[in-house]
Amino acid sequence: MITVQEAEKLILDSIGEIDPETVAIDAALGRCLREPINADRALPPFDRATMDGIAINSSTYNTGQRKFKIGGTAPAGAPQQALPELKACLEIMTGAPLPQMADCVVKIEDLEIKDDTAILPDGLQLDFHTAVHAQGSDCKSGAELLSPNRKLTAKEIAIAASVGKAEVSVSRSPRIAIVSTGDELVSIEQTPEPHQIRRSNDLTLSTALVSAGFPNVERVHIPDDQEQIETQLRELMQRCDSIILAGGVSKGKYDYIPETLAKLGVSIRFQWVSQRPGKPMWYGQFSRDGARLPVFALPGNPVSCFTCLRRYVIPALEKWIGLPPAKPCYAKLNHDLTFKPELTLFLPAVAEPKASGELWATPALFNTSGDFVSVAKTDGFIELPKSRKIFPEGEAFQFYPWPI
Ligand SMILES: Nc1nc2c(c(=O)[nH]1)N[C@H]1C(S)=C(S)[C@@H](COP(=O)(O)OP(=O)(O)OC[C@H]3O[C@@H](n4cnc5c(N)ncnc54)[C@H](O)[C@@H]3O)O[C@H]1N2
Ligand code: MOO
Ligand SMILES: [Mg+2]
Repeated sequence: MITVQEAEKLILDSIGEIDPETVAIDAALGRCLREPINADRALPPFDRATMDGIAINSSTYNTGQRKFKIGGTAPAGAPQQALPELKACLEIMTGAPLPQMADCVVKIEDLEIKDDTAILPDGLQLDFHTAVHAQGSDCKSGAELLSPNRKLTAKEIAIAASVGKAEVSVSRSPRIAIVSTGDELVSIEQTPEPHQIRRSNDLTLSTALVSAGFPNVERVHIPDDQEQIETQLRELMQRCDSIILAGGVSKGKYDYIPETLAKLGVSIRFQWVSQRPGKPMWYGQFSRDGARLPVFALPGNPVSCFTCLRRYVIPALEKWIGLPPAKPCYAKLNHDLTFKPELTLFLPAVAEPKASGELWATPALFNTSGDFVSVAKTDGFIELPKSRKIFPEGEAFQFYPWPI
């Protein structure tokens, strides 16, 4: 049996980077950028007025002139104009290019307009570039604004749009199959017999993946029949980039998954991790067209497979699409805990941010790793290392928020 850290390393070390593809910028939300985005010109591209008012030359004001004849209007969207003379002004709108000979903008609230003259009071603080967003002050032409391997959210999309990238290179979204197995499991619509249960893991896993940024997911359910498992997995291996199984991986007579995966040529990287829940977890890879494609077989108990998805699968998929590791999050334990088994404990907990800036975790009381009712009340899990048995109140441990 391997440790949580060994399992994590084996998975992450085995994962390469998926191919890029080009998509329209308005379809790129949540994707991982695979090319640098450079400024095609300076930003802002011209000296830009930041206030509605008048454009003047500050030295004219500072040498005592208070009345400025209005020589015209400079709206946003019009080419740059010029002051008719140093003593004059132009009315100017926010976003317009600063006229030649002007070097600052006086906002409309600070002046009075009478007929065709702007009258300024004494005591204004007017200098070179007052109320002007100077050309190139945000970045120079050609500067790298976004480097590859970052997630495209609204703010990155604003940058790509502003430099004219109608299309961007991003990581291909892997096609993922979620496979549940088990004769006891019936569909949501069915009324279960007393010995049956409605299946939920496959839907939990697929929705968690969608919310984590992996929308290309399909669900398949297979009964505990080795032939059917083999046929369906073979077919999925031909057209999916990754397979995530839930159930059928432990030591039961009908836990056919590890044996069938081996038969299909999926090479095992490990099985059995010293953790609770999720001890029977299995991980391997298969090859197709030169690519090594990951297969995760997660234990069927609902809390186990959800925890393993969060702890191992989502970080692995994020690495695969080129994202850097997520920054760790920590929470302080709200009460003393003792856990004797030689296992890392993933403990579902309610997380409460305090005004001090600390996050405190209150572990949930729950029955077994089949108890997903209690898990639904929590925000994530804390990871208590296997090297320890006593965990005192107030000590900080790594906290993994659930996918939302
Ligand atoms: N002799 C041993 N028995 C078990 C061990 C062990 O080490 N030795 N490990 C236990 C642990 S820990 C876990 S976790 C489970 C894992 O079992 P499997 O991966 O084989 O999963 P199943 O047997 O198929 O199912 C377990 C449990 O989960 C329910 N389940 C499965 N799929 C779904 C689904 N899609 N939706 C809702 N619920 C699901 C299933 O009905 C079972 O109750 O093995 C222990 N046994
Ligand atoms: O460890 Mo299992 O994953 O408890 O139910
Ligand atoms: Mg089983």
